[in-house]
Amino acid sequence: MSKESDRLFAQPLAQVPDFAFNEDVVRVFPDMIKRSVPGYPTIVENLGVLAAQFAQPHSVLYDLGCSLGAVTQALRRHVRSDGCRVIAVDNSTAMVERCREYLNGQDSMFQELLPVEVIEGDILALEFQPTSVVALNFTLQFIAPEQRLALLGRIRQALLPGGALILSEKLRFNDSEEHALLTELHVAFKRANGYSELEIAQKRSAIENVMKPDSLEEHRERLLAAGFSKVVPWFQCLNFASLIALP
Ligand SMILES: C[S@@+](CC[C@H](N)C(=O)[O-])C[C@H]1O[C@@H](n2cnc3c(N)ncnc32)[C@H](O)[C@@H]1O
Ligand SMILES: O=C(O)C(=O)C[C@]1(C(=O)O)C=C[C@@H](O)C=C1
Repeated sequence: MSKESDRLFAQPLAQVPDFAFNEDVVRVFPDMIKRSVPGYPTIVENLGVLAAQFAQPHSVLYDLGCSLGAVTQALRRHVRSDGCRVIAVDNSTAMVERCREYLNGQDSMFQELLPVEVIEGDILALEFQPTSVVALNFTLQFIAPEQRLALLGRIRQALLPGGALILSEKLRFNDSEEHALLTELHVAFKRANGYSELEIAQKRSAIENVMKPDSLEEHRERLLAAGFSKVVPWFQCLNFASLIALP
């Protein structure tokens, strides 16, 4: 994985462009996401542990919005069910190219890894195969809000009995004091990870038009409306959380 550190927003920009998963972001992405998302390494590793509990033999596991394939690699470390394979999907050409390189590197170092197919495409246009595990790790927040319910409905329809969707997201909070406190604590987390006030402010304006977080209540209601029977939060660190949704 690239060790390059994230300095993308370190210099003052005359106009901050909307955030995009382009070549510049890809180069620094492992550093960016670890320094920006509290609990990210814990979420990714344990996503593998959870997936191993829900994976059904001879089924497909999806990593939707796979970026550089961190979740796919965790699935490969933990899932032991017979005959499973991973389909990893992302619509950023730069991400998909680098993801394939990393996974090929893993292939050449270890034997008996789950087979992986990396697809460059829009998850909104994906024809889902019957699946036992679907991971949406910080991806739904980048999907247009009006498209989210239909996507979750299609995932629910494809899920096999005994399977699960694992959904990780940045949260907003309906209570304004709670929202302000956790937002300020997230800024403190970024500061503690070496980001300057300028970097934090410019990144905030870069993502505000492209990333629209929901509240925990909105997620729960939407997942139930999509046909899931149970929603179980399993992790929260500041304003970032991960949920298990059962079919
Ligand atoms: C925050 S990153 C996900 C991080 C990754 N899952 C991980 O755990 O390291 C969001 C990813 O979703 C992808 N994405 C956003 N909208 C998408 C869409 N409609 N179809 C496919 N991928 C999408 C972006 O290109 C980006 O790589
Ligand atoms: O809220 C932020 O500041 C973030 O940087 C969050 C977030 C995310 O949750 O995906 C946004 C974009 C980058 O991909 C990395 C992290």
